[in-house]
Amino acid sequence: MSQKLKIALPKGSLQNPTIQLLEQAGFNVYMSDRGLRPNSNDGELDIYLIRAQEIGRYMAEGFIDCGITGYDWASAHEENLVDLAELPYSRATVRPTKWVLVVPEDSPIQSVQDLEGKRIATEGVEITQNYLKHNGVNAHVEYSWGATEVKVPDLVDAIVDVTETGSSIRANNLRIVDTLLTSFPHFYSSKQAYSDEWKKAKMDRMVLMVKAALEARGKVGLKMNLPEKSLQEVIEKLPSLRRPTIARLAEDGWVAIETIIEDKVARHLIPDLKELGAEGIIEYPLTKIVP
Ligand SMILES: Nc1ncnc2c1ncn2[C@@H]1O[C@H](COP(=O)(O)OP(=O)(O)OP(=O)(O)O)[C@@H](O)[C@H]1O
Ligand SMILES: O=P(O)(O)OC[C@H]1O[C@H](OP(=O)(O)OP(=O)(O)O)[C@H](O)[C@@H]1O
Ligand SMILES: [Mg+2]
Repeated sequence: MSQKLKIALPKGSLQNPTIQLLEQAGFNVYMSDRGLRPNSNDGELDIYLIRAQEIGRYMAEGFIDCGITGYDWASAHEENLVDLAELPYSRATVRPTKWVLVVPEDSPIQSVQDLEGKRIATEGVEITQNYLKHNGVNAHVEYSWGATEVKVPDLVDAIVDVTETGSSIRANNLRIVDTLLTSFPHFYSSKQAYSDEWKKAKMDRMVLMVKAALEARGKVGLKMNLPEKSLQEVIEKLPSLRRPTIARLAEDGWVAIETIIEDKVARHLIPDLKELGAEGIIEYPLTKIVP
């Protein structure tokens, strides 16, 4: 019987961006309506959609071989996990998730010390309790089932919530007092699974492809032909991620250049290159970069 790798993907905020990333990496995950055991184009994967908060525990207990979930939730199980890679993607941006202490704009609370004896609501009770302990503050922490922003100031004095773009905080006229934790998703393995030669190799190859997909985001390839006399000036202009590849052309006095640039500089750079005499400039999309 062929071997299978049990992999958990996060159901919730990270679900769509995670499935998009896997697809870019070459692993197509086929979701069915409300189904939590998606199929994929890789018959060696056994996929489970599990809440991000629980993936760490099921890996630590050895029920799941590996998974992608937020550092914020998995770090509590660190000693039983192998952290294979930080994956810098988020729900809507490339910014990490932040767990922040938040109060209404006009609240008298200015620092963690002002929380002494106060009431705090959060989905991250343990994260909040650790933070208060670290700061030597005693406060009442209660679990929130969500829609946490609505609770200040009438139900509690402060909240600890997740923010990415900050739009929920602005929409509810709230103010950040402090950041407790920043978090990106990580690719974790259970220690048990990582000691299995086949599973380790499978995970390492998968991580390589997922990292390569992330590395390619926001970047494009650029190719052009150039009169050799402009070469030095063009090389100085190119914000190359690596040294550009330069090849001699059959026609005397001309070279071909190939390089990788950030896509956002292309619209400034390409007209500059044209002015320096470049011809046959081609910008092309990239889906993987393996450094
Ligand atoms: N707005 C967001 N942007 C980026 N990452 C987020 C965002 N909200 C949550 N995350 C990340 O997704 C994971 C799960 O977050 P969370 O515990 O808030 O559950 P959720 O999937 O958002 O579901 P719920 O609706 O219960 O809040 C965490 O690792 C968190 O860092
Ligand atoms: O800074 P932003 O980009 O606005 O993101 C932050 C929002 O995302 C999360 O909400 P979620 O969608 O998980 O709903 P929830 O309130 O039920 O947790 C979090 O609780 C904030 O409400
Ligand atoms: Mg949430």
